[in-house]
Amino acid sequence: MTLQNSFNKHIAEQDDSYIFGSIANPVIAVDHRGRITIFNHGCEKLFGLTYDQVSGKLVSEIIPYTGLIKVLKTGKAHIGRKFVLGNALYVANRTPIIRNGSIVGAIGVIQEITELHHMAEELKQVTRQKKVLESIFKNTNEGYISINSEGYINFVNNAMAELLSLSPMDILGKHITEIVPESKTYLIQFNGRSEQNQITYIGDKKALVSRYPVIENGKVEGAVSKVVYQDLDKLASMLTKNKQVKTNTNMPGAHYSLSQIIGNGKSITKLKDIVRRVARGPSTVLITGESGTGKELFAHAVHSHSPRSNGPFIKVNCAAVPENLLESELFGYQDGAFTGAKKGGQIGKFELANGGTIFLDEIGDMPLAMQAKILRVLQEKEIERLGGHNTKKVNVRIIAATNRDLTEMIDSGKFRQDLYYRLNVVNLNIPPLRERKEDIGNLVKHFIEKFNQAFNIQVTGCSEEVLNIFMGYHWPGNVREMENIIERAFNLVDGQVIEPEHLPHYLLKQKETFRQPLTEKALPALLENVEREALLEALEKTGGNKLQAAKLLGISRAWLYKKIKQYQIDH
Ligand SMILES: Nc1ncnc2c1ncn2[C@@H]1O[C@H](COP(=O)(O)OP(=O)(O)OP(=O)(O)O)[C@@H](O)[C@H]1O
Repeated sequence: MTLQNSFNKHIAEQDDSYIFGSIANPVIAVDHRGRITIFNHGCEKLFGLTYDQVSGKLVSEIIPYTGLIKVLKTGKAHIGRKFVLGNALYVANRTPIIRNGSIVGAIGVIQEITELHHMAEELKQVTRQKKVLESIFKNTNEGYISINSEGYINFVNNAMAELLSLSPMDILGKHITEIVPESKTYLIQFNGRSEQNQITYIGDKKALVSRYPVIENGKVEGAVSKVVYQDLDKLASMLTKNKQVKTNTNMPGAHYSLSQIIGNGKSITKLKDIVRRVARGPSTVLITGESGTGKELFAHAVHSHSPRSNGPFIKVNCAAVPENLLESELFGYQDGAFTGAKKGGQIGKFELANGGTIFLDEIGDMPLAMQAKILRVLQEKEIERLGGHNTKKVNVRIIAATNRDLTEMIDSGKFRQDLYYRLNVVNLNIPPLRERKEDIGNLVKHFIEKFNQAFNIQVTGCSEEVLNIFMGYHWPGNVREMENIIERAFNLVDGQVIEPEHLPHYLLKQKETFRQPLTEKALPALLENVEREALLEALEKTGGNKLQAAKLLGISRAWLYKKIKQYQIDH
């Protein structure tokens, strides 16, 4: 039998060789003597030789270094061996062909991996760049957060997580509206437009935020939000302090946010939570509470935390505007509406507040006739200027406030019941200061800081005795009264500490007798005051020795510690 015949027989015996012929990968096989038996189309292309030129020839003569001879000799496979041919990189797997326990040949399968290699190199580079960017994002003070096209958060850096008072793990994978309910980042996906330096609330802080769409192949695939400045209020107060430029926060009218409402006692904390939730919606809010409790401050906060925060906040004091002017003040008038009317007419407060919030302070003092007109605005959402014939749609949120008992006024026919229900969709009732004495310490600190700036002096605090007096007082004028008392003290103080002699006489008098007008809640306050006095006296007498002080008071040391903490006694 000739060599060719023997080879053909071999091929015929191996049906598989036809299969190899149709594989795109180069495949080469040799028999036990190292003669080429399979040389498929892939191999023909790779080595530039035809099957007819190589078949039956010794592989070592045709293509040296294939490694197949070594496989034949050792019977060991070579897996994943790389080699270069021309400008391309390949990987080969060479394995022995074993039949009945003896090596009858060897086969090599080749795969070009040039492209794959480049991709791996690129990937390495991208990974390196990713690490650099990650470390930049991690260490910057600017907060970054990004979402995918469905609004799910796929990246957040530490600065942003800190701003949100959450850990990055608690944020990643959540929907943006779950973490930042009023987020506008989500909207970018619909309009694809970037927004620069927008005033946005993050928690209680007024921040400056820019947002950008992530565009891939011309499609918006997500959005990135960047916090340019975290606390505009702080920035504004720093600038004012340094008497530098006047800041323009682009928010006409609204000056206060929740962070400026002092108080972390239970009642104020709860109210702040409600404000955060209510601010998001369009509902009318009625704020009730005694005079000076901070109703106006809360009205500002509702507006500032609402999606309308970039719109106007317009205040109308219904008690201060004469009855005959109130209508034109609220709704404006047309040219020539009445004698003395301004040429060209006048725009009213409702129109001014369009797109924002109108704050109707002292609503309880609004005349009945006007109440009917306000009710119409609430129902129809449109106004008509005095002397005009056309109505105009307005988009205004109404916040009303009063220190009067509106239900009593309804009973006596002075307030419209239907208006009351329309206004009282959400009620924020601000408790009087005497019912939240836990906030007194922080309020005192706040006003001392405020007047230090205004007076340009350095008062460090008030004496223990003054704080005592404050704790025992019933504060009929609430926070406003405290603010006035501290301002008065700043006019008298010559050292660094506010002492009882800097307080008005009526406060000292109540201290001498521990008397206060017997309001419903006076007794607990009275008892607290006596308790606090006794603790201070015992600690003073014993030179701060807690064990002796407890003995003197006839209480346990643990109880004494509890009370010291409760009254925040500095000993
Ligand atoms: N929680 C608070 N933190 C800081 N300042 C406060 C707080 N509450 C009230 N104030 C301050 O006390 C003063 C009175 O507050 P505000 O005018 O908001 O009270 P009000 O309830 O609207 O009073 P009125 O019913 O008399 O209009 C303001 O100067 C305000 O800044």
